[in-house]
Amino acid sequence: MTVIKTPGTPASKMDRTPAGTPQHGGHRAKEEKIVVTVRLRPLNKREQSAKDHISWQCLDDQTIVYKPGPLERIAQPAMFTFDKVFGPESLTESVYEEGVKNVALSALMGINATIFAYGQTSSGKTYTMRGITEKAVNDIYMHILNTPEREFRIKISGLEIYNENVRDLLNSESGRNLKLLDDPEKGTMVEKLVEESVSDDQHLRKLISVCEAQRQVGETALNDTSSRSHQIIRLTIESTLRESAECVRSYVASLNFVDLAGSERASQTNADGARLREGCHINLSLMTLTTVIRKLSVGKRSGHIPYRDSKLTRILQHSLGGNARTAIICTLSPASSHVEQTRNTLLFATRAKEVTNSAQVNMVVSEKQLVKHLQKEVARLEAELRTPDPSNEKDLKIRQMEMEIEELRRQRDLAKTEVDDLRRKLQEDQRLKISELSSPVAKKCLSFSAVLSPMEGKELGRGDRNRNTMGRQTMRQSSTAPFTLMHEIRKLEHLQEQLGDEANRALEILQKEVACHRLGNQDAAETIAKLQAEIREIRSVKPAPKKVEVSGGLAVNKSVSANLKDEITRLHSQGSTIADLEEQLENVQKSIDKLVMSLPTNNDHQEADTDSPLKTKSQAKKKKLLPLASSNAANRQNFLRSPCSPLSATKDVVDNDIENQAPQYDDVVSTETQLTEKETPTKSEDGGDISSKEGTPYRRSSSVNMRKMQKMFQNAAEENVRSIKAYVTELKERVAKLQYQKQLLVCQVLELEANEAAGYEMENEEDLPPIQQESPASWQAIFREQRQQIIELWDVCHVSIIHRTQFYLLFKGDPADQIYMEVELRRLTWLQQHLAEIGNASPAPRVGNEPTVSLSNSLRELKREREFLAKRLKRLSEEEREALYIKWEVPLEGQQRRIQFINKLWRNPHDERHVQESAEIVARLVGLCESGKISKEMFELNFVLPSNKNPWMVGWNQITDLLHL
Ligand SMILES: Nc1ncnc2c1ncn2[C@@H]1O[C@H](COP(=O)(O)OP(=O)(O)OP(=O)(O)O)[C@@H](O)[C@H]1O
Repeated sequence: MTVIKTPGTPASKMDRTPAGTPQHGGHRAKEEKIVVTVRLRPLNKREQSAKDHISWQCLDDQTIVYKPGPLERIAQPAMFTFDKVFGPESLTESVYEEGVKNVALSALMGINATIFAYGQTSSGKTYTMRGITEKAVNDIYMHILNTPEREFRIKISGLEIYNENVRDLLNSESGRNLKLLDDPEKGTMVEKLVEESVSDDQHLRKLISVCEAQRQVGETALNDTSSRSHQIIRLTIESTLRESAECVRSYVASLNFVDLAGSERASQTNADGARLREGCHINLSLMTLTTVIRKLSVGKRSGHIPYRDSKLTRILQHSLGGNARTAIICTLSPASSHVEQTRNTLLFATRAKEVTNSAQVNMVVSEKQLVKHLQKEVARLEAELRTPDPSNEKDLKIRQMEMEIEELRRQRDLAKTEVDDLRRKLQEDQRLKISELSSPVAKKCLSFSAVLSPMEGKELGRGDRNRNTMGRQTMRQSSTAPFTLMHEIRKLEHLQEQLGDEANRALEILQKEVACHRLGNQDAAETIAKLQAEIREIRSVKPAPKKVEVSGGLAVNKSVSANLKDEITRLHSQGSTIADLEEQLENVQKSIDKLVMSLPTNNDHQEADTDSPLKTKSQAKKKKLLPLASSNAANRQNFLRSPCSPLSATKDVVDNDIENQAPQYDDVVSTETQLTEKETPTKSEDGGDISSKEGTPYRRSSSVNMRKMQKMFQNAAEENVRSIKAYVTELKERVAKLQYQKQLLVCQVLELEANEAAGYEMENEEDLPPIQQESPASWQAIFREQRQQIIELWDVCHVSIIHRTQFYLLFKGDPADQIYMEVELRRLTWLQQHLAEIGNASPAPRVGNEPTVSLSNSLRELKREREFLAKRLKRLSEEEREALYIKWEVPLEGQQRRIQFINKLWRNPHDERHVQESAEIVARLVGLCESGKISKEMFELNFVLPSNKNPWMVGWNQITDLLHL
């Protein structure tokens, strides 16, 4: 059965996907008003001979206006506006191009389209539609020609509705009244309607002319060849992309050319008989069309739309407010005798303007095509199954690639073996050379690739990893030019020199203080004597003379690396100098402590002096004038925090200090000085016993208010001694820092040596960037890696958790932290290696006061530290402690809660949160948070452990020993 479908239901299975125009790239329905154009023909011969005059005029291309006669009064609308208005001179080509072409060609893109001609009889409908159809056919074939990528299939069917009967114009045998069928999916179809496939444009033209020839035409009073039926010529255009053999979806759309029968009045056409009957039917169907349009014009939801009231509206249902783009050409006669009809046509056109259609792109999957495609695919698969083709291109490619992969794997393994061999050989050579050049102990410290004794699997595994990292660091650092290292060493030496000067200045002040206090008791005198001896000793410590001048730019030469050994030797002696200095300072500090203890305290005199305004005043002044006084925090900061500042800055402060004492205590000091020069420390001027009833050794002549002066003097002296003590501590810290930096440099020098001995090229190394020029991003990455290694090493080496805490909280990735990170990592790596080597063997005998490095010692120290921290937990409130116990899952009942809790801290080096929280708790317990600003430079000396001086420093002292530094 061949049927013609409504525009929305072509001969295929509909794809119900909502669609848009292809130009918009989508498939959504597009709402669009019917395009309405008006064509006014010229007066025809009949009208001219009847002396009709022209009653309508086109004002512009959108407006037509009624031209009344001279005495005529207008009661009806006289002006109409449309999408396009074509005057009597316009050509059909213009009507097509400007009025309907866009709509007609939508069918090529899968959008249904309908073009109507509506108007009274003889107004030019057939005349216009013929021209339009012809132009459209031309354009369609032009488009096909210009779109070779698509394959087009065009079919044509033609029918007429004559006296409400549907006739097939392409098949006169099909009967005079074809039935309309309603399909719920496909809409209205015409039974038995022939749908001819079109081979080309000529064929199409021919078939169109067949349709026209078959159409009912009759002579009326107005038109010799009046069309007495509604004619619908339908083209079904389907197109598929040629390239895609897999594509089974096509555009499909109908293009209807509708030439309606003329609306007429029987009186006008003088119809009777057959013509009258025709006219009645024509008018009936046109009336239904008008009703449908009117109803649609006020909105689709305005109630029932009587499509089914006529065959014309049934068949064209989709073109009227449905899935189609529609253009209506209303043809008009300009004759005054047809004004009424023309006006009706214009009113119809006006309503039609308001009708909205919802066109969408129709994509179809042709069942036939689909089946064909599937059959082809099945056949291909079956063939493949039956005979797996060895020459199959894909299989061949896969096999080829597999072979290539295999070959690449083989080459990679070969290269890896070669690299391993080379590396092994290199390491062996390096080890041999180092053993020749360095002492055996130094080798032990720096040869990170040495194999550890299999002490503990855990430690060994980490050791390997750390050694690898250290190996990489060594390579990186070995790129530092020897010159840079030597430059650094010189800078350090310079600082040491400054430090020595400052220490001497401090001691001078101290000496003056001591001189002022000679009148103290025997103990004090002894202490002072001892102190003076120590001062003399310290003064004898001088920094080593410079061997190489740095300032002025050292000429870099290739032999510079050869001097590194000399450098190390020199640094060894420097190290002992610094160590001496440190020891001397330590002794001085002890002596000062003793001195301070021996001095009578302020409290001893406080009661007697509470009413003394002089004391308060003098104290106030003293505070103001003594930059070294501990209470003068600002000045002290300036003084102490400038270890690397130019000497002059410190000198000023020291000078001020000396000057400050003079004006305030001018009289007193001069008196005292005179006295002290004359008298022994144990006797008063008047020969009075020092154990007088006042109980003070400072009793003086009653001619002066000696007591008050003594007190003032004593207060000032005590304050100064304390300041000096603090300063000496500061000096110690600086010495430690220098030591710290020096250790790193020594390591670098030794590594350089080792690398040089291993045959690395050093000639161009001065071009390489200095060690501390990592980019911020790469430094951050290195920092994170190093910190994690350090945390893991702390755990492995059982390092003090207070040290871990302080280090962790102080060094957070600042570029200036590099030196500390490097040193810590080296120290820990050495420690780990050392612990692995000695295992649980009995530790070597203690050297001096230094703790011996051993696993058991480390564990013991750590245990003591945890006990100390457990005691410190008392600092927290009961509630705080309980909250911590709950959080750290320590049973609330039980005797050992505190130690249990402390034992949980710093246990998991791999859990970042655990580490952070452990650090925060320990910091709180030892008061790191309270101090607020801990200087990184003072890092190693700022915390005090319960018993041991610096147990965490274990490792450096040993390294120093081993290096004979
Ligand atoms: N724009 C025009 N320019 C010149 N001649 C025209 C024009 N329009 C129509 N005519 C002529 O007017 C006559 C009637 O035209 P046509 O047959 O096309 O009218 P119709 O509206 O189709 O009439 P009917 O409804 O009776 O079939 C024809 O001879 C046609 O050539």
